[in-house]
Amino acid sequence: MVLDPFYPIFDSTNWLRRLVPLGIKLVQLRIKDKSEAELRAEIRAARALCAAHDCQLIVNDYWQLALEEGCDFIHLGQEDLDEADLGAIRAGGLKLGVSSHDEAELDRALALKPDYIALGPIYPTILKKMKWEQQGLPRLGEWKARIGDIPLVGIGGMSVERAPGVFAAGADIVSVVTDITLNADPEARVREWIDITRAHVTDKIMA
Ligand SMILES: Cc1ncc(COP(=O)(O)OP(=O)(O)O)c(N)n1
Ligand SMILES: Cc1nc(C(=O)O)sc1CCOP(=O)(O)O
Ligand SMILES: [Mg+2]
Repeated sequence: MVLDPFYPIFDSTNWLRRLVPLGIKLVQLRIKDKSEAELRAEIRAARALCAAHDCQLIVNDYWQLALEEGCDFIHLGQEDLDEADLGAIRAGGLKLGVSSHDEAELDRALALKPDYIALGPIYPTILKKMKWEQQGLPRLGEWKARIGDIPLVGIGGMSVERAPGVFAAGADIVSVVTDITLNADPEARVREWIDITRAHVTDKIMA
């Protein structure tokens, strides 16, 4: 399975309704602080919407709800892994993306044979408080050398302008939040992201 190089993250299905139809092919639903009933409704709606638009949905954190709602891909961070039943996740056929921020976390992620590994924050992020300093671009090259064919996601402080350098440094996929959600024109920004990431795919094929 080849994952699209543009991987936006949104905190509601309303965002997905607005932006997925523009041509997003890989998206994460990352919701915090909602009731189980609300989460379930969001995940259910997001699944239907993504199916209608041939977009791969990745559910953050809530692997049990993802399984129950018939989703097929989740993202878990290192703290989520402490609590997760990986046997049940695998038995349920869920594909898995895992966060990493240092070598020990990378080793742990690799042992799980995940479907992608994320490294962040590459640049400073304003989305959430993190204990990690910015990793910088060279770290992406180090990670790519370690993980080989597993897709590498760069996340944290991403922008359209930074994306080419992030790919050149070793990322296969760029994941982004506030460059879109805080933009004055999120639709136009998504179109710019799609253009720049499609150009990257074309360049790769021609190389
Ligand atoms: C693509 C991607 N990379 C990293 C994260 C962060 O996951 P995590 O560390 O579990 O933190 P939360 O996002 O759950 O706050 C991610 N969600 N997606
Ligand atoms: C959710 C998340 N995880 C990160 C990590 O490094 O694991 S950075 C991040 C936030 C990304 O948001 P923005 O594109 O607005 O910086
Ligand atoms: Mg998490």
